[in-house]
Amino acid sequence: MKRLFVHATILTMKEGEKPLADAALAVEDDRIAYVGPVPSETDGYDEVVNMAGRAILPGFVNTHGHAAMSLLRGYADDDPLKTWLEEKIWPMEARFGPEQVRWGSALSVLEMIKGGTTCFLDMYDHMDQVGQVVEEAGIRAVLCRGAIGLCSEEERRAKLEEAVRFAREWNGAAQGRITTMMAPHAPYTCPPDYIARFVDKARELGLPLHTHMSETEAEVRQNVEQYGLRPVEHLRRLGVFDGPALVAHAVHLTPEEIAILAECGVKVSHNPGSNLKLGSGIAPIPQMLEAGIRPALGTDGPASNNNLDMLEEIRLAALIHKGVHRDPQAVPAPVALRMGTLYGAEALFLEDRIGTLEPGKKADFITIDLTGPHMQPLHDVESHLVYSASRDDVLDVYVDGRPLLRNRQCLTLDEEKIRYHAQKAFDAIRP
Ligand SMILES: CSC[C@H]1O[C@@H](n2cnc3c(O)ncnc32)[C@H](O)[C@@H]1O
Ligand SMILES: [Zn+2]
Repeated sequence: MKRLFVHATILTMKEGEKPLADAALAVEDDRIAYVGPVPSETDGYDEVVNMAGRAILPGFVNTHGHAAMSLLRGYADDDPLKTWLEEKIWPMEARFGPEQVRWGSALSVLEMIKGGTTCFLDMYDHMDQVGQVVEEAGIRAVLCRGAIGLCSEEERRAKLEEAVRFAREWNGAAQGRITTMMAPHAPYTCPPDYIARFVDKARELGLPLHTHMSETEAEVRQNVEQYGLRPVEHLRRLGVFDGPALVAHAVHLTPEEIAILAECGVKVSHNPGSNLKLGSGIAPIPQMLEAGIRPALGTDGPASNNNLDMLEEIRLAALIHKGVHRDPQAVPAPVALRMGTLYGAEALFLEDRIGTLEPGKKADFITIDLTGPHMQPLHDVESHLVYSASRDDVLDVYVDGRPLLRNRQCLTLDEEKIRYHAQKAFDAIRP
């Protein structure tokens, strides 16, 4: 299948490259074949689409979340992380079975597609259900069976075995759209020897590690009291940073810890919406950028955000650090956009495949309506996407060259069916 999109404003997201006006994007099967001026000859294409008044850019990459938690959206608000998890979320998650994970994840995947996300990371339980939703939806995903080690040794062993089985079986599934990671939940829920066992398995399987880290001040304090070390040094000594690793949150870091993360090449998923809502704090993103880290963005779960809107995370990332540092240049718009696209691809170790629009890469891209009044006058598309656009402006979503959303209509998932089953799945566990 050969498709040509013409007369678009194209943002390739390649470092230092400015938006291309009146440009064309050619797609052959699942890959990008051409980006540049509109060709004079358009014969030989199965479809030529006029994209005047639209931007084309790489799809957003959501680097941290728990999709099934959409069933708990609004169930527990306005609590700090520890209370939220221990008193509200974990008791409800104990009632979750495969049905809850299936329909909660389907609801989230639908929301993500409609908001322009083409790839997401998910850490949860019953992950076969999430894998099946990804297969059906046509989206790209990095999946990991998260493990909380606050249980018996027998249960810990079972969770680790399950994480290994899942990671082995699903890596490369859905025509390569799914990759996997190994995910001990956090240093405060996994004893050191348990994390070390995840590290060993990750190395054996050749997979990256993913974990929550330094999300709250209380968690850092607890780590020091329990192990005599702050989380960064604790995880470094356990070997987590000796291979590819992605940490979510990284809110409470010292300058020395930032230097360690930079030196070890650790990827960071910045989750501004979730961190604000749980009152966890604001990650030192400008300092990370200064140290050479390229932070990515994540929504975290829909119960702590409470949506999966990557344009909102991009905007938050561009705004909150300006306020905190009283510096309007703290996170400029082009950097915020790359945090939601290219840096996301890097954080998921997928930059060879996605993250920029260039020949040879997978055709994962979105189109955004530039004709709304809030997008006028069109001085600077990057500025408008970050500071003015909303997810309702996302018109089309393509993954592997396949349309998943066209003119805001999802082609792969049945919205009404998902809404019905998600409600039913929640009603079945309602306390
Ligand atoms: C073991 S599956 C994932 C586990 O993580 C929990 N979770 C959701 N949001 C957060 C967060 O912000 N910090 C730490 N843990 C979080 C989720 O409820 C699952 O139990
Ligand atoms: Zn999380």
